[in-house]
Order: sequence, then C-alpha cells, then structure tokens
Amino acid sequence: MKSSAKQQKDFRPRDGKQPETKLTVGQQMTLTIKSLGINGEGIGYFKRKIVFVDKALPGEVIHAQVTEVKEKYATARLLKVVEKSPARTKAPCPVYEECGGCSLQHMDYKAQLASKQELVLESLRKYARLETPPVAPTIGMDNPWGYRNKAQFQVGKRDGKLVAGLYQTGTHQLVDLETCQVQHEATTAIVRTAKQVIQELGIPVYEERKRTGVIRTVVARVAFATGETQLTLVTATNEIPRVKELVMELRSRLPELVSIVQNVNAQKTSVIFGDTTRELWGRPYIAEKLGELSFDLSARAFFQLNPEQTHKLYDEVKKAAGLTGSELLLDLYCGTGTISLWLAPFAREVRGIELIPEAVEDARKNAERNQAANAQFHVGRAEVLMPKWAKQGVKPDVVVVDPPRTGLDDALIRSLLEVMPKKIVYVSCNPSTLAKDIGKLLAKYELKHVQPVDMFPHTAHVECVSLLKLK
Ligand SMILES: C[S@@+](CC[C@H](N)C(=O)[O-])C[C@H]1O[C@@H](n2cnc3c(N)ncnc32)[C@H](O)[C@@H]1O
Repeated sequence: MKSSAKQQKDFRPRDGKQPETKLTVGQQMTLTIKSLGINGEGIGYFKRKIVFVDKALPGEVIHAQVTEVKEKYATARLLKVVEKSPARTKAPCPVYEECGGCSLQHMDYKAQLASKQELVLESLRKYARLETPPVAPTIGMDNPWGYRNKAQFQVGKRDGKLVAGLYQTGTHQLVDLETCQVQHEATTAIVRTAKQVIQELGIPVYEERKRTGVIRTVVARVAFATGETQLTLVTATNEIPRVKELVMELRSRLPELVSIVQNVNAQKTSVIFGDTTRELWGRPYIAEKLGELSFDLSARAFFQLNPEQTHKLYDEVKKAAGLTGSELLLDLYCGTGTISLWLAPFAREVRGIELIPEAVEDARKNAERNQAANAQFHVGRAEVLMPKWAKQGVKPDVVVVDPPRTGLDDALIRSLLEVMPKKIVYVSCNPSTLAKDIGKLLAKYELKHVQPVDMFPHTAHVECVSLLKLK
C-alpha cells in the first residue's frame, strides 16, 4: 500500500532554495518535523535538505539516522523522539512496526483527519496556486477500526509453519497476520481457519522462486449489509489435492460461508487473480447492499473496501452534483458503475465510461439488478470517448471524474474545457494530481468546494470530492 518517497516529487525547502549540504548514510541528526508527506512519513529539513522519517510526527523533535541519500532528498530511521507531539499515541496493532499495511496508527485519529485536510490544502496552494483553497474538514469514521471488507493475504511457509499476511514494508518478507485492526473480524477469522485447514491437510503452499506448490493467496470478503461471506483460494494449479476434505472442513468450521471458490493463477506475476474462477461450494457470489443499491459480488468483482465511508463519499458526490432530474451526467472512469447508479435516480440520463471491459459488464449487470434504465455503460478511454461524443453533439450538464492516482489525461482536460459542462465533480485519491488538474481547469472553472473523506483510517490515503463550477 505504501509507495516510496520518490513519489513526493517536489523536494525543495519551502522557500524554494537549493539544499546546502551533503549527507552520508549512517549519519545521525536532530530534526524538527514540519509536516507529513503523502506516504505518512514525517518531513524535516537538515541544512535545507528534505529528510523523510517514517513514524515521526509534525511538531516533534527527533534523533534520526540517515538510511538513504538521493540527490534531492534523504530518508532516515527514527532513533528517538526527543520532544513528543501531543498527537502521538500507541499503535494498537502488535505487528505495526513490521507490517506494510498502515502508516499512521501512531497518530491520534483526530490528528490524522486534520493532517489529511492540511495535506489537501497544501497541495492546492502549491500546485493550483490558490491562496485559500475551500477545503472542508475531513469526514472521518466514528469507529475507525474493522472497516475493510476484504482481506487479501499472501500465503507462505516459515519454519515449517504456514503464514498468511502482507509483506513487510520494503521487503518480500511476509508478516503473519493472525488478526488485523483495520479488517472486519469476519475476514481475518476466515483466513485464520483456512490457514489451519490447509496446514492440517498438508496442501502445499506455492513457492514463488521454485514455482512449485498450490496455494498462493487467501481472499476473504464479507458483505457488510447482509453478513454473507466468501472465501477464494487462489492457486497456481488447476487441481487442489484433497479438495473434498478441504471443502468439508471449511464448511464445518466456517458455517457462515455462503461461497467457496477457486481462482487459478499459474503466471509468474504479482497480480493476485488469474483468468479462471470456479465454484468449490455454494454460490459464486455474495450479495451486498449500499444504500438502496444491491450488488452480487463475484470473487473478482471490484467493490469499494470501506462501505461505510463509500456511502458518505457518494453522498458528497451527489450533493456536489446538485441534480434536478433533467441532467445528462457523464461518469468518467466509472469502474463497476456504482457512482452512476447512486446518481441515476436524480438525473435524466447517466453515461459511464470505463477502460476495463469486465468492469463495464459488471456495471451493466448492476444497472439491471437495480432497474436503472437511464444508465448506460461504455468500454473505452475517457479522453477518447468524451471528445468523440462531443463532436457528435453530446453536451453533458455534469461530468463526474474518478481517475486513478495519475489523474486526468491532458486530452480529457482539453475536452472538458471545450465542452464546458456546468459542473465538474472530481473524485480523487491523490491530492497532488488533483491539485495539478484543478490548476488547469481553473482557466474556465471556479473551485467551489473540496471535501476530504477518510476512506482508509490509519493509512496516509485521502480521498476528495471537489466541485468545480463553470465561470
Ligand atoms: C478510482 S477507480 C474508479 C472507481 C469507481 N468510480 C467507483 O467508485 O467504484 C478508476 C477507474 O478508472 C479506470 N480507468 C483507468 N484509466 C482510464 C481511462 N483512460 N479511461 C477510462 N477509465 C479508465 C480504471 O480501470 C478504474 O476502474
């Protein structure tokens, strides 16, 4: 989940002047931490050079040791906190130091929310050149634990024992996760039991280097609204030895499961799922609801990981779109169509565009399941299809965009500035690309409101819904 410090592209000190010093690996220093970076690390300056320190908090004075020196930045390991931030708290997770899943459990939750708002403000000041960007306080969770509906844990062997979890930060070492504070308990319980049964039956674990063995990944998913659960075993082979006993044991120890499926991925790849999925027992899907909408989630179908916050996020999108029932709305980068379906009852017509054909198939099924006759979905690139439609005279009133972390393609920005919908609602998971894209759209649009939503508490991620109105 974490990305490297290299992704933080602008390394200049705030006054823009160049660093004055050379650092060496192993060097120790005292630093005052000024802010948090986009990956949750503390940022300090040592003689003008930017230094990223994992687990250091803004306002703290720390001792650190340099671990890496690059031309424009350095990274350092936290040795000691000399002056502690009032926001520092004890991480409840027993494997927090090793696991690569969370990066902010050492920070009080209220302070996390405030720092996410600050990150968005800072990005808009820096990249969109706005002095006072209209950024609201981050919408958080009342209980920011147990929020993830899917555990996707790699399986491996250590000292003869089967382990399943996430990789240690920056390594290929698996951290065995018996529990996980941010996962829904149903998902970790399924993984724990699956691990036991696989171990007891002696089913071989896949070994990446030798490319031998069977079980690669265990995926457990729970539908929050219905309580239905699914276990997917991703295997390197078509056959699973002792599969009948495996299914029997899983069913007797996990009676709440409604779906056990196998996905085959024989490739040498870090992509989790392969192309073939087959039922081992029960239904091939679980039923989930979000607000008024219903979904059938097959093993590979995309669904937002934090349903409670997704509801709030989509409500913010709806509020920003301000629909009256007469609008043509485009939902660009629509995934499986959930935003389109959330908004379809309030618009005249909704058209979604998505690159991945399977996601569009799911979107169409979801539209049918939810009787959204005014929603259509198209496979294609937003930056190609939208200009093409514009040439054919299609004039949307509202355009919602929800791009990947890389932000909007320049061709799409040009098209938006030509087509000039009355409103653009920009849903973003990356404040830097959001701010850069908004900077370009300001040529014809006014930024009215930015609403950060905390989709992944205790990580550095922040999602935003921004409303741009045609000037
Ligand atoms: C952040 S997700 C959108 C999720 C969706 N709106 C939802 O709420 O579930 C971004 C989506 O954009 C799609 N995508 C990436 N590049 C694209 C492009 N150039 N045109 C259209 N879709 C694209 C990805 O396949 C992915 O489904």
